Amino acid sequence: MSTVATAVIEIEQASFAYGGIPVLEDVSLRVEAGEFLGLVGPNAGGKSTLLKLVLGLLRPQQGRISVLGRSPKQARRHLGYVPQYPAFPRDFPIQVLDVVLMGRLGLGRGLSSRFGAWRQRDREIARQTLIEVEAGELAAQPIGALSGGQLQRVLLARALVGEPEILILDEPTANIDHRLEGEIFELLAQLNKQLTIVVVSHDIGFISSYVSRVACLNRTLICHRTEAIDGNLINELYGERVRLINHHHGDAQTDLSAAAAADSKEPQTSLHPPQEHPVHG
Ligand SMILES: Nc1ncnc2c1ncn2[C@@H]1O[C@H](COP(=O)(O)OP(=O)(O)OP(=O)(O)O)[C@@H](O)[C@H]1O
Repeated sequence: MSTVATAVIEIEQASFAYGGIPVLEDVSLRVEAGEFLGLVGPNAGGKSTLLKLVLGLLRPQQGRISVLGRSPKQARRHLGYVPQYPAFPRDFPIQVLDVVLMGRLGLGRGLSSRFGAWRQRDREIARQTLIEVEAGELAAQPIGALSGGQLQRVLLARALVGEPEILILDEPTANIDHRLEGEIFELLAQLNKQLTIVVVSHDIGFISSYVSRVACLNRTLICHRTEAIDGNLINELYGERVRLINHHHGDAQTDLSAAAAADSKEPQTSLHPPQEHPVHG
C-alpha cells in the first residue's frame, strides 16, 4: 500500500509586494510533515517575508497559502516561531521563565482567569521545555544576562512551549559563533523527530548537513536536484532569480522545476548561499 505524504504547508503561486514593490513573485512550495527544510537566499531575497506569509502576519496579493489544511491565521496557534530579532528589549527586567511562558499566551490555555497569574501546570511545562533545549539552569536568570547562544535556546523554548506542530525559525544562529550554531542545529535535528521545521539561514553549506531539503529564494523560487553542493552550483544558485534547490542524495537528477520537486515523494536536500556568506564544506 502506498503512503501519500501529507503537506503541512502549501504555497501556490504566491506573490507579495510592499507598497507596490514586488518582493515575492509566483512562489510555490510544498512542505511535507516531518521535513526539515532550509530556506536560503541573498539579503532582501524575501525569506522573512515568506515566513510572515506562512505565519499569517502578512497576506499574499496573489496566490494561495494553506497551513495544516487551513488559513495561516487559523493555523497560527499550531506554529512555533523564533524571530530574527527578539521583539523585546534585552534590558527589560524579566526572567527567562516568564519569557518562555509568553509562548503560551493566546493558546486558549495558560493564564488563570481568576488571578491573572500563570497556572502551576504552565510553569511546569515551561521549565520542562527549558530543560529540553538544555537551558534548564537559566530559568531564574534575567533575560539581559544571557549570552547570544543562551538567548537563542530561550527563544526556542518560547516557540516550543505552545506545543506547535511546525517550528519556524528566522536565522536562529545569525549572532552566535560557529560552535554554538552546531549545537543549536543538533538540537533542531532532535526536535525534527517530532516536528516539521523550516529554518532560514544564510549559510547553505552549513545547514545542508542538517536539513533534508534546501529552498533557495531570491524573489522567485526554483527547484533543482543535485547530490552535492559544489562551487559551481553555489555560484549558479547565487544568481538573481528565486530558487529552490533540492539535493537528492544518491540521485544525480538535476534542474527539476519547483512543481516537479513538489510532487516528489522522496526525501530531498537543497542549497544555495549568497557569495558574501560563508560556505562550510
Ligand atoms: N515592512 C516592510 N515595508 C517595506 N519593505 C519591506 C518591509 N519588510 C521588508 N521589506 C523589504 O522587502 C525586501 C525583502 O525583505 P525580507 O526581510 O523579506 O528579506 P530577507 O531575505 O529576509 O532578507 P535578510 O536576509 O536581509 O534578512 C527587502 O528589500 C526589504 O527591504
